[in-house]
Amino acid sequence: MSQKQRCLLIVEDDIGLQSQLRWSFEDYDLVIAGDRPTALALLRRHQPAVVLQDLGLPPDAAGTTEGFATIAEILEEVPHTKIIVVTGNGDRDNAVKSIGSGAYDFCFKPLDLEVLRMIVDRAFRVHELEAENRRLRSQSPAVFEGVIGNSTAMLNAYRMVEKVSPSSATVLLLGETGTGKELFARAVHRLSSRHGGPFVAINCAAIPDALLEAELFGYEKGAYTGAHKQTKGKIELAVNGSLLLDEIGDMPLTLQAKLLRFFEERVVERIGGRELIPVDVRIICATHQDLPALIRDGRFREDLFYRISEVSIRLPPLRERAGDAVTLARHFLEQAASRHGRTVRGFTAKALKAIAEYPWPGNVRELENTINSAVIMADEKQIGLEALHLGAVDDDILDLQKVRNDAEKRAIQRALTQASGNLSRVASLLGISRPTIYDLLDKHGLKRPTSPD
Ligand SMILES: Nc1ncnc2c1ncn2[C@@H]1O[C@H](COP(=O)(O)OP(=O)(O)OP(=O)(O)O)[C@@H](O)[C@H]1O
Repeated sequence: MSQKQRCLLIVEDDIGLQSQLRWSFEDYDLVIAGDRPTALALLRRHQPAVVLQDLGLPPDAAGTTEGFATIAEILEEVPHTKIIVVTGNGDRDNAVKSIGSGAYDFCFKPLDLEVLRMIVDRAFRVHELEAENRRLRSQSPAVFEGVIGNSTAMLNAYRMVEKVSPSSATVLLLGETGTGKELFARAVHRLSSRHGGPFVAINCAAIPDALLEAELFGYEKGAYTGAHKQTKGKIELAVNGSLLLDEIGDMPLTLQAKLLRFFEERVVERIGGRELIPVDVRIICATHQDLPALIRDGRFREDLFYRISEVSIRLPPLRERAGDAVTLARHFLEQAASRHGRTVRGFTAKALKAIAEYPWPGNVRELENTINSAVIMADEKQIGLEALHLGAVDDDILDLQKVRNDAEKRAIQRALTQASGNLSRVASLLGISRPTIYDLLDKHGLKRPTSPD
């Protein structure tokens, strides 16, 4: 979207500041108000995505009551509006209070216009992303049911699913364990013309090789010991619907050949049967494995790979979905609290920081389990860092600066010992100059050796 299409409302009573801002944001579609009633009238008429608002507005230009009332009314009228509050230099209390009242960000006077332009630009981008997400959800409310996440990576995945689902293409969902492949497979099914038919899933890794063929293709009565009655396989059960072949990378080679035949001829032959039964099924495959690597190792058929990957959608791991871990954690907390009848209200700031920074190797499933057990075990109203049991992650490790400093200090101490206090040798061991050594010794409060060289 070009700046000219981006409507920015400035609420500022100071005429001098008004013209400074008008000049700075002339490339935007700008509307300016000097007080609350005008601001609200312009809000209704222009629906600006972003509002830049002074806290001191008439009739309380020296206070903040009018400013806070304006924030409240704007958000009541159009809740998605991003309000950036402008407040007096160092007035941290009101800045924090305005965020608590729902403002998006704040900046202090005197204004650094370059920084302000960045904040405004980011507010527009966040607003646009959120609007896009709402659009996707409102168009198809049930399609992405249960799928949480507003990160750009997830929005891309939603778009791919939207595009590919109505076609009959075979979709391959790739992603680490717990990234939501099954949820997305269900979304593909719901968005397709087959949504009235069944959605059937089979996990190829969870069923012993010997049974997998029978599970997939079915068997006739008496086909083998224990085959007491004719039984349809999952492929037949999914007729007129979709079949998810989960963990397709774990399918044995012999069965891969039979599956390939199914793809080519679209018929199934039950074990022990003579009849070729035509079936109309859309296949969706999923795996956490690197299929090209399996092909190189001779463990996956290349021809089958091309059949199943007409369209591949990669679901990003949680660590690549900026902001999603916290959103999901809040969602799972609410869900678990209501399921277990607990009155847990939220997370402490440290817990939220840890959730955002932990790499979540088990992805959403691991996060869901972690929050679930924290809610069940919680004694407090808020879930703290300790309740999450995130192993190696503690507060210190989350502070990258501290980690770097500690590592630097340890390296200098080791070099000092190795070089017996000879600073020229210390410098050469660490690959830095002698003056830098002096700076680092002072920085870390280390004593300078008494006989330096
Ligand atoms: N984006 C999401 N929003 C909400 N819940 C999610 C999301 N992604 C995954 N989940 C939840 O996480 C759990 C794991 O998801 P799912 O089974 O779809 O993952 P998967 O990638 O198929 O995992 P695996 O490869 O281990 O089978 C489920 O309980 C699912 O509901």
